[in-house]
Amino acid sequence: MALEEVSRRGLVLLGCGRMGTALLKGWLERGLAPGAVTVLDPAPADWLAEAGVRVNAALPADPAIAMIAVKPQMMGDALPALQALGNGRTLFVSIAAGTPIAQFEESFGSETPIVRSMPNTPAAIGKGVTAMIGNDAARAQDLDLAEELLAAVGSVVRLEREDQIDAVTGVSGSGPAYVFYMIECLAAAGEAQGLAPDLALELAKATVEGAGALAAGAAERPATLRDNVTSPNGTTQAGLAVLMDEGAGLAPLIARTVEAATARSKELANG
Ligand SMILES: NC(=O)c1ccc[n+]([C@@H]2O[C@H](COP(=O)([O-])OP(=O)(O)OC[C@H]3O[C@@H](n4cnc5c(N)ncnc54)[C@H](O)[C@@H]3O)[C@@H](O)[C@H]2O)c1
Ligand code: PRO
Repeated sequence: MALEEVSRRGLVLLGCGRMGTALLKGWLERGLAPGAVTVLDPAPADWLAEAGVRVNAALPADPAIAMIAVKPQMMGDALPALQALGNGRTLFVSIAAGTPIAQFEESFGSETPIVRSMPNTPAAIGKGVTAMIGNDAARAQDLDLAEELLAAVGSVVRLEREDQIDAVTGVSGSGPAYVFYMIECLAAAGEAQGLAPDLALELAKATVEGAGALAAGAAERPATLRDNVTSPNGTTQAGLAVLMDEGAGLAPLIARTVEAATARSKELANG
């Protein structure tokens, strides 16, 4: 329904880099009309025009959505391009890390409905997860529209407070990179144990995919699923003894990883 409304009224995408591309590809594959999309980006990819997307063209008069997908550091230069859409019916949706709603209200006025969100790149294959929160001007139907649009490419959670988004960024916004690194490490470790590189990578990718799908679909908690793999005095127990070491295992490492990403999100917000 959201993609129909957006196909009718239009969507402006400010910045179409890695994350903008992931979202846009997900929406186009799910039925968003390419001609309804206007991308503003000084370095647009060739596939956009080839797919029928309007690139660096005049803004539509009354688009449903103005999506902000530039880096936080580019915000000052980029936002004026959307000025004409402020204080109207257009819903602004930002996916930028570390850019507070207040900064968008300064640019577009506090009467402008604004949703701040944090998606992640698996949105490109419809398996993203996005957390979102609106400003005071965002009405129930604005929040519903943003949620439906983001839900077209994965699951959506609504936050109670804007400051929760820093930790969300540390967990799920950045999280795919941690998992990709886990795959790299698992494959390299397999190679170190004598497997050919291609075989080690295939096993590592399939294992993360399968375990992720199992964890997502199972009624049991991940700890129970872990127990199901672990035979007493078997191979998994030997491996987990290293991974779950209190001082040097994964838990303190992941805690520091998420803490650093969360802290960086807060830092970005403070300029
Ligand atoms: N990549 C991710 O996994 C991810 C996840 C969640 C949120 N985000 C957020 O998405 C935003 C974009 O990140 P990214 O990884 O896609 O970055 P990116 O560098 O890949 O893309 C940014 C795009 O903005 C364009 N751009 C630069 N100046 C511009 C301007 N003045 N007007 C319009 N476009 C301009 C660039 O040409 C580029 O295509 C960031 O704010 C980031 O915090 C990224
Ligand atoms: N990528 C962005 C960054 O690294 C935000 C979350 C994922 O800053």
